[in-house]
Amino acid sequence: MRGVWHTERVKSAEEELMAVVPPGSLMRKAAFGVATHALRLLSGRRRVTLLVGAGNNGGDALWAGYFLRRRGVGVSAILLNPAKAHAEGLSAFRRAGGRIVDEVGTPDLVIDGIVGLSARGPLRPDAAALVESVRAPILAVDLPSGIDPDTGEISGPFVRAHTTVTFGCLKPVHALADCGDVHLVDIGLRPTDPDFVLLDRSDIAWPVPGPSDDKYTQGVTGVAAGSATYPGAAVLSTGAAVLATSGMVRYAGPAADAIRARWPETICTGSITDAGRVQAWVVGPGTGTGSSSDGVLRSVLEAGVPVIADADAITLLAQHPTLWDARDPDTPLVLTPHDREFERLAGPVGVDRVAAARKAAQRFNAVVLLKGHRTVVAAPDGRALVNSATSSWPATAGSGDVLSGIIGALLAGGVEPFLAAGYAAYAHVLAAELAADGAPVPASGLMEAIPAAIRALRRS
Ligand SMILES: NC(=O)C1=CN([C@@H]2O[C@H](COP(=O)(O)OP(=O)(O)OC[C@H]3O[C@@H](n4cnc5c(N)ncnc54)[C@H](OP(=O)(O)O)[C@@H]3O)[C@@H](O)[C@H]2O)[C@@H](O)CC1
Ligand SMILES: Nc1ncnc2c1ncn2[C@@H]1O[C@H](COP(=O)(O)OP(=O)(O)O)[C@@H](O)[C@H]1O
Ligand SMILES: [K+]
Repeated sequence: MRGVWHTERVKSAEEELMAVVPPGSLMRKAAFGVATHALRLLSGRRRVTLLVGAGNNGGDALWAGYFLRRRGVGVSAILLNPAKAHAEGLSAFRRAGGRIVDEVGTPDLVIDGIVGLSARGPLRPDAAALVESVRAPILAVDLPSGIDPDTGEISGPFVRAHTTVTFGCLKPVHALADCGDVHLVDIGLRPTDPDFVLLDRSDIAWPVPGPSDDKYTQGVTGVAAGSATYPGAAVLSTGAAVLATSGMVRYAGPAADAIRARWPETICTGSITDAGRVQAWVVGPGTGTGSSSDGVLRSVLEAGVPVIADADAITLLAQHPTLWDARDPDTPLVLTPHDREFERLAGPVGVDRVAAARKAAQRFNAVVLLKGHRTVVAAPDGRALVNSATSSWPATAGSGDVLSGIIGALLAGGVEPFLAAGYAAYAHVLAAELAADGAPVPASGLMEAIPAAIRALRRS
């Protein structure tokens, strides 16, 4: 699990560290890391241009230019604001034979030191024009200029980084926006209590049956999904649950025939009142928002077991707030909206997806999984994680139905709801990667790759 810290917290951690280390030493460590990665990217080529802004980010770039000069690299620098350029960095750069120029030229590598942690708003016009004139690969210092450090928002021209070299710890931009390959340089910073986390493969503890387990003890997943119009959503959600657990899956609803035909191992009933006991319910995919769906959602919320409410169930909760009354507040609830569903429930997502999910989690006393290329999971106790897709192939119809089934299986298996949502998001991305393998894949293909994804997770 890797931690991510907001810039204000990074700055105060840096200030504490700066008070106890020799002046300038942090910047030189950071810049040495930048130069090391630049040399690796150059692999023998020898022309670098620095884009130097008015703050310490520009200072890092100038010191990196100094180290590169000492390794015989030809380094030029464009100073966006010569009067405010980092004085010591600039004099070291000049001493080492660095040149000040007006145009990017045709270097082998550009180092972006325009703005870092203190960037505010879109790039100013001179910086924006400079960024747009670059044709060479870019190594971003700390973060790609033009992307908001705390939210990943892009509101104008920005640096498309091949590589980002950052210092001390990850900041939100590294989890929420494309920064290319991100490398972390140790400058001695040791912040604690991250603002949110990123899961690694090795963090994921998928439930595994033991010798004394049977089909019931592993947790039975109930799926209340689908309708005459959308039986496919039920097939995908139920199938995902079947493939994500070796326990039992029950299906209750109008798509029972379609489920029996595709998933003979499922115990099917026409309604949830006839379904046997389950340890978690999945509700919502393809149910529609009519009065019968309303009744199903009410029954599921009253059942006293963890619920994952997706798709139409979220719309129903937004349209009929009295449905919340059916819920025992101590019973875990996971909500899995995409942006439009989120807006119905809690208002516009806005630019800070982590803050939006966190606020909604507290408001609804539920785990909120906000879907997207970068999925955010937030718990009512304030925990949050971000899970990035490795491609956009999962952006396909029915893909969210598959996710709901995986979450249901993990909840039934006793995984704590915040982690159930996080593990499921991770496995979903991995299944999509394995199934797509560079070409479009339908949601049913993604679903079929769930066992391969779990196998890969368990091998790591
Ligand atoms: N602290 C440490 O120990 C260490 C810090 N380190 C490094 O310091 C970096 C942080 O440096 P920082 O705080 O000096 O600010 P930084 O991000 O360079 O930008 C400020 C300047 O940018 C300008 N500016 C702002 N917005 C803008 C925009 N939209 N478009 C254009 N310009 C804009 C703004 O201009 P002004 O308003 O003053 O004219 C201001 O002058 C950090 O990311 C890391 O690289 C490392 O060396 C490790 C040790
Ligand atoms: N651009 C994207 N890149 C990667 N994954 C995406 C992207 N857009 C959406 N997803 C993922 O695809 C799924 C879509 O879910 P959803 O919108 O509910 O679709 P559906 O209702 O068709 O099942 C979610 O898991 C979401 O995180
Ligand atoms: K930068």
